[in-house]
Amino acid sequence: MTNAIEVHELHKAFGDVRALGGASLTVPAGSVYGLVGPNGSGKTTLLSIVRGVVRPTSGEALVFGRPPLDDPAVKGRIAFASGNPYFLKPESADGMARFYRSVLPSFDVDRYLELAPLFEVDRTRPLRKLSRGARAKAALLLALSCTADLLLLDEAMDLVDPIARKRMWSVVLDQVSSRRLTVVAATHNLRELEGVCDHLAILDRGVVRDEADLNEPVSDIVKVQVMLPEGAELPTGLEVVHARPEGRLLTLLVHGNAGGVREELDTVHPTYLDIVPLSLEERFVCELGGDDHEA
Ligand SMILES: Nc1ncnc2c1ncn2[C@@H]1O[C@H](COP(=O)(O)OP(=O)(O)OP(=O)(O)O)[C@@H](O)[C@H]1O
Repeated sequence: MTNAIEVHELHKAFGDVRALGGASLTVPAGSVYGLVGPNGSGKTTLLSIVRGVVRPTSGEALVFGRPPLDDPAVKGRIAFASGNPYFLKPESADGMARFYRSVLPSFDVDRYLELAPLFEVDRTRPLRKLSRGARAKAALLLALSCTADLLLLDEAMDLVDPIARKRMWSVVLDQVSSRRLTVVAATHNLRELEGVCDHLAILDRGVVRDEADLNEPVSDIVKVQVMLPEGAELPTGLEVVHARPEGRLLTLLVHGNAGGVREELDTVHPTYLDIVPLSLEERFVCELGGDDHEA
């Protein structure tokens, strides 16, 4: 698989503030890559370097094999949407669409008109008079109307209500599968990415702590839902990492493989037993060493 982004040992200092301290990551082409980190961890800075609008202090960022800085051809393959978007002052979404059409060869007016109803944005009112959520939706609509190969989302949906967010993600994922768009979505809230990303990285104080390919099963951790007969106890040999009771149903994260865990639990004759996939948060905690159930 070719890579859409390769970032090696990226450092960026703003005066004496260290925004990035040697961040490295690899985003495979056609993937949906979640970049999770707390406020100030360097997400915006990293995306700005990848977009080619900020020069790193040292290190390298390659987009489709080329450094994006000062390269209009590479920049033309990148679309960007942020939760705090910048628009030309008096413009409406239609006005911004006209502007982008005049400066960006990749801007597709037909796609803009086709997608606009799904985003439910008032296309004719000045964007500065819309709510912050509506402005974020407009930014994403405009970004998705570019026939870019890489879409960078900087907390782009954090202010959007859950129903609209689901609809917008389905438009994004449609483009991922229909034309192999690559997406990098940065957020401080892991829950924003549940069910959408196939790769996940944690950015911590300017360093990528770890990257996980979510297509790969988690080695050595099994999630199991089990109901025990009245009075029965879990087998003592079971290495439980985390247990959550809901009534009589126990959801467990257990060390081991599915076959071994099932065999062990069968010894206490459960009335219900199912091996289920781990949620994104559980993978974050087990695989990437997250401290809590939120980044
Ligand atoms: N232009 C700038 N000048 C000075 N410091 C900056 C600048 N841009 C970013 N920083 C600093 O770099 C660090 C990383 O900021 P950045 O915006 O990249 O983090 P972030 O993870 O995107 O944060 P948030 O989730 O709050 O948006 C912060 O300490 C920030 O104050």
